[in-house]
Amino acid sequence: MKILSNINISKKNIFFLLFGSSLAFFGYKTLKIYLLRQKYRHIPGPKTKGLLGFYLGNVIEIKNLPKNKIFPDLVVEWIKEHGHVIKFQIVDKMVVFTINPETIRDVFIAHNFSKHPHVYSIFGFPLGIRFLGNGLVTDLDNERWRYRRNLFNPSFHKQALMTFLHEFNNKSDALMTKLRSKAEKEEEVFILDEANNMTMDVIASVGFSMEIDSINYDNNLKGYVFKALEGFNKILFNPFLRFSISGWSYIKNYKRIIKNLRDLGRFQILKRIESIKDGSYVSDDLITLMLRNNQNEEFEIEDLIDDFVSLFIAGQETTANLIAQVVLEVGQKPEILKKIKKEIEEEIGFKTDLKYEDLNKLKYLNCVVKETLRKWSIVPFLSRKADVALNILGFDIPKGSNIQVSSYVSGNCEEFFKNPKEFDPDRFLNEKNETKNYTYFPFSLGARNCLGQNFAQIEAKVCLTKFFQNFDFELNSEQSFYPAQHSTISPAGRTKCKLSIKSL
Ligand code: HEM
Repeated sequence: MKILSNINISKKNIFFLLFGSSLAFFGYKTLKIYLLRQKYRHIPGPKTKGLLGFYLGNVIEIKNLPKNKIFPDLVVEWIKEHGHVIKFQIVDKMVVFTINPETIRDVFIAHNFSKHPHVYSIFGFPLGIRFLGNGLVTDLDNERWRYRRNLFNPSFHKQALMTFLHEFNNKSDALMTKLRSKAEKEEEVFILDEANNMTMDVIASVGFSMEIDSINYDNNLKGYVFKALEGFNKILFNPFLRFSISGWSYIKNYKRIIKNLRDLGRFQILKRIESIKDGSYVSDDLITLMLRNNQNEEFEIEDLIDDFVSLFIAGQETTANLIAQVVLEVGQKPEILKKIKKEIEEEIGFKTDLKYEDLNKLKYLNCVVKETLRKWSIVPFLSRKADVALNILGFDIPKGSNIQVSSYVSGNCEEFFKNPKEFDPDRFLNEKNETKNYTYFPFSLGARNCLGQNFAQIEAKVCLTKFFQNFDFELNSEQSFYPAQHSTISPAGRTKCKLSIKSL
């Protein structure tokens, strides 16, 4: 009996302990949010609604967005309503958002503020698991980052990219062969999916000497990259993910995906180390580059895996989106499509082995790509930590603030681009180009701009040129023409269309 009553007492104690600590935690969170809101009170921005809004901030509006809108569209509306600098609350974090060009220049170029941990730690270590880790995209330490960026830069310079052109041509040709067979069978295709296959094969081959032939065969890797990117968004905007049963199983699966991607990197790197030790032939790709530059072993194997996974993630889906967005836009504008085809016919005809000089001749296609990047932007937000306090348009911004900017939002603001919803490549024609500085930055700005920006544009142009050389196409009119945001911005309808082979 005595033992039993002791058990009862300890159960009661446990209950009070749990209840007390939950209450203390809740009180601590409430105070933290209250102080945060006070700190940013002076900055305009969308109001939060009721008690739930106090705790969750503007996440409620983001969750309730209609299907035809993504979060950056909502920010465009907020900017229109509240001005060029606003704040919004995501649970217990505050974001200061601006489209002010002078501030964007200061933050990214003059001050070169570091990346903000609230955002980049989620990409680096989502739910505490190492994913992109301290790789190029997510490294918060500018000094460590600079050293590695300097090692990678030469591989992405024009001269080095010329050597990749061969593979851009090869993989695009393989895709065209597949699409021709689909056209013959009158099957509809999703350009986004097909482009994803192609960009996956390119980065695997030129980056890591892996021949995986995603164009013709299914593999798990494609799904992993997509799910990994989608997961970032879920974690950023769903504070309750850890607290629901469906959330647990999602997290379990997400951890498995991350493990598989990192295991792949580990396997490829260790295999290469062995080959170098053996004196066997090794290709001159990004893995070899990483290892040759790490002969003093400054970096551990896990650091090298960070860069492997980062390049895979950064280099694949982004470029596929660009290709699918171009096809979606020009598919709705016959007069633009006609101009593209005319230019290709006149400048390079049916030439298949495309060289850098050929692509340079396609001035109009270049404007089409730029306009697509303006309207769709692909990477929705960039975030920096205010390493010093600053003033934006008369508003004092405390040191440490999370300052966010977005090429999508700036590119879709009426003040900077007239009729922003209108797809008009002529905006970027030299004589007409009135783009104001720091209002268009799809590849980011300053020291930490996109390492692969030339790689991506050359790859996309090779693939698009071949596509327009080979096919006429008709968009499926029932698909969604709106953007979707699974971390990056992609066409929600995946650019579904029917192809017909162009006669010579
Ligand atoms: C259309 C395609 C692409 C777009 C729109 C794009 C856009 C961007 C943007 C906006 C950033 C800055 C991210 C941030 O600061 O949060 C970035 C960084 C980066 N991108 Fe890209 N990217 C594209 C393709 C590529 C490709 C093909 C590669 C590699 C093969 C690549 C590799 C990287 C790397 C390594 C970084 C980190 C750079 C650093 O901090 O040193 N990207 N990209």
